[in-house]
Amino acid sequence: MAAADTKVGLPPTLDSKSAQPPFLDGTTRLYTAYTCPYAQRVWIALNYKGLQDKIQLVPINLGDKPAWYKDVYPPSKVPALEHNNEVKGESLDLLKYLDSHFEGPKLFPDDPAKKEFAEEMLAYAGTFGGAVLSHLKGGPESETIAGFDKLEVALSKFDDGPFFLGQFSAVDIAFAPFVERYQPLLLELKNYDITSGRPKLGTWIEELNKLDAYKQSKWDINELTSAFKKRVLGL
Ligand SMILES: N[C@@H](CCC(=O)N[C@@H](CS)C(=O)NCC(=O)O)C(=O)O
Repeated sequence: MAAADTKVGLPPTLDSKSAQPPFLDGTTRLYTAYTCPYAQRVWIALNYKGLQDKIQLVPINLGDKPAWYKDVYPPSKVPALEHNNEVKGESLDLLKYLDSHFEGPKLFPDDPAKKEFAEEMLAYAGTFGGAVLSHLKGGPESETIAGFDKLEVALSKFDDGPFFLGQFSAVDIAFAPFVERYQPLLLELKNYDITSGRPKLGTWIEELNKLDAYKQSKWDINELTSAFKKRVLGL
């Protein structure tokens, strides 16, 4: 059975043999891949904002991409959002786009101090991912330690909730798909427990896992880590 069919109610993944869905016909579509952490960010956001009926998921098989996809979105990456006769990409930009163009609970705060911290953390998300990846690829453990220590400190900044800005926001969405994958990978490959000595991080993970918006976006973790080991680490 194809991976995409394992979650009831989700649209099947399209591959090189699949016909292109209608394009620029006024429907809003999120071109995605169920296993991609960047695409997962946007999926969490649309779930959180309650846009499941307003934005159609179009999952793409990245290993056997339909030829028409590069005409939809020339960088040929996921996620990409078709909306208002345009197709836009880049997960973090799409979080902002969704928040400003669609209804539903806000992903970005109005409070200036939180706004500023959100930008700082979003700018750090790529560096964080790169640091842990470098360790997983054989680099020093200090990179992973520094990265997760920074998250632990960041989680202490606002005390009106267990999330980075207190309440759930785009910052949690930016980090969650990566922490989800790195936690079991670091444990298995480096015998490194990211929550040991980091109580705030442990609580953050627990609280995330109580949110339907996040739970709906989670894929089989063994499938994710096997794919990561094969594709990224060559294991
Ligand atoms: N910076 C992009 C990264 C997106 C990205 O790299 N997506 C991967 C999948 S996880 C992709 O589509 N790669 C192209 C491919 O596999 O052909 C974002 O944040 O959206």
